[in-house]
Amino acid sequence: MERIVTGDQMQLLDKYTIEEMGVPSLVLMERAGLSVFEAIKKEGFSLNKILILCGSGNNGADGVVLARLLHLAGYCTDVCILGKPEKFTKEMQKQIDIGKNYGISFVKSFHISEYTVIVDAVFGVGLSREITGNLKEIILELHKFQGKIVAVDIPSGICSRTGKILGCAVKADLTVTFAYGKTGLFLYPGAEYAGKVVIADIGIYAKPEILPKPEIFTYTKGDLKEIRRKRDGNKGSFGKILLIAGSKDIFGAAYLSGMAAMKTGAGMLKICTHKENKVLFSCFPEAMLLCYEDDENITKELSEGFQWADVIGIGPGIGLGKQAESLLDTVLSQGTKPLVIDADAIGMLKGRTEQLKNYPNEVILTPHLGEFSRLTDISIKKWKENPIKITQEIAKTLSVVLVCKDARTVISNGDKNIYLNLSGNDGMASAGSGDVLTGMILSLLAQGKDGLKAACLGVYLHGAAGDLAAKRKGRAAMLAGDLIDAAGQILDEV
Ligand SMILES: NC(=O)C1=CN([C@@H]2O[C@H](COP(=O)(O)OP(=O)(O)OC[C@H]3O[C@@H](n4cnc5c(N)ncnc54)[C@H](O)[C@@H]3O)[C@@H](O)[C@H]2O)[C@@H](O)CC1
Ligand SMILES: Nc1ncnc2c1ncn2[C@@H]1O[C@H](COP(=O)(O)OP(=O)(O)O)[C@@H](O)[C@H]1O
Ligand SMILES: [K+]
Repeated sequence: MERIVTGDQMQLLDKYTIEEMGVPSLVLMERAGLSVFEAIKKEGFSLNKILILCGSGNNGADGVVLARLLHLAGYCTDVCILGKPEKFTKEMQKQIDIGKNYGISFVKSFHISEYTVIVDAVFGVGLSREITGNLKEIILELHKFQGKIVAVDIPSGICSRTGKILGCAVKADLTVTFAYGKTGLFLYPGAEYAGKVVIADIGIYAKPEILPKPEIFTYTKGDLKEIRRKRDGNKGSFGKILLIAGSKDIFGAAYLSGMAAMKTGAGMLKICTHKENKVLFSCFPEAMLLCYEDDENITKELSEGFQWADVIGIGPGIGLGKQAESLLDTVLSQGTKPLVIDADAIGMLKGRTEQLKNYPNEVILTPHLGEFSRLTDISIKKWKENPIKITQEIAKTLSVVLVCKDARTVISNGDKNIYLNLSGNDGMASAGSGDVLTGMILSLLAQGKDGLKAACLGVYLHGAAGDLAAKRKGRAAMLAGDLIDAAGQILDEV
């Protein structure tokens, strides 16, 4: 598990390290400059001539440290200070004085074509408004640069909280960020502007209790070790899933969800679907079936299913008709087991939020942003301006684990910890991916994880499977079904 912070949180962590732990600001800065120096060398960029653009704040001061280190190591380096002297922080003034003592080259103007690497140390997490005027022109000119661009902490112009572009932004090949990844480096469009992100330890420390809430975290491959199979387990110990999915003309969603659940380790699966799909399940004999006919009332059979199952899933491909509504009502009124609600079932939740809140067990909702927007009347644009906070607030209001699916999926149970997912790629933006995710989350729930854990691990695994499938098949050609086999391989590897 790794922590991610907003720029505001980072500034508090810097302050705590300096004021409470007693590490001088200049020491942190020296480590910051050194870590960028090392990252640039490691990347193997051509370092014939380097230009460092500095603002007047401490991001600029990091840039001057870097210039000194490069100069001392014998690299031809120019520094151009774009910020006004009257705005220099005391650290920036100090670094300029030190730099002058070491004889580094300060230039007043430059031609970008003379350089092989340009370092952006104009603004860091202190950027507080849109970039305009002369600075904007310079940043836009950098878009034409043919060499490599390295951003210090965050590309100038990217909002460190939302990833939004404030006026204009530097497009970096490499961003060396300090202490923790910043949300703005991972949310789009910031993620595209940051290029490769390297996180450098510079000695930031704060007692956990002073960390401003909500805390944001993400998973990496090692976290999948939590999905461990019991050596002496039997099919009962890996959980029983009742999945209500598919409808008269829709078979694929039920198949993909069910297959994803079984192939990520669930013990038993019963699929409740329309009778017409029965023949199609002949290629999936591992699944048991509970079939209904048009307008048939299967409340009794479903109740028995609720008794049998450890977890319940409803939604993929069930449609929006009367029968689908009645299935959802039966689940909400008679189900007692942990429940995953997806796709069409989310579309029918609008008048049923009280029932949702009263459900006697954990509920996980997995809307994509369109479904989220229709359910909450919050526009996608508004969500994107504050995805962390809005996801947390709605999760709390609805008393659910809310999985807002996007290129960067955000998950919250309304509590202080928010999950931001970094695995996955645009190859997953194709029909059926969401159905696969539902199956994976159900599987992890059935294997005993709580709602938040199952959602976060499931989303991480789903994205990691997407990354492996993209490597095997290519992002354009991969299909939702490819995620299922890839996930199996990933689980086996960890
Ligand atoms: N001692 C510290 O606090 C440390 C700071 N570090 C570096 O310092 C950065 C943060 O430094 P600062 O807080 O000084 O902030 P920045 O250097 O990011 O920029 C702040 C300055 O830019 C001005 N500004 C903001 N938006 C502007 C706009 N649109 N147009 C023109 N001017 C604008 C502000 O008024 C302020 O003067 C971090 O990103 C990191 O690179 C690191 O060296 C670690 C230690
Ligand atoms: N650009 C992307 N990068 C990473 N993941 C993505 C991207 N686009 C879509 N996804 C993921 O793919 C899944 C799509 O789900 P959904 O929209 O419900 O698909 P469907 O309804 O077709 O099954 C989500 O888990 C989402 O996070
Ligand atoms: K920067």
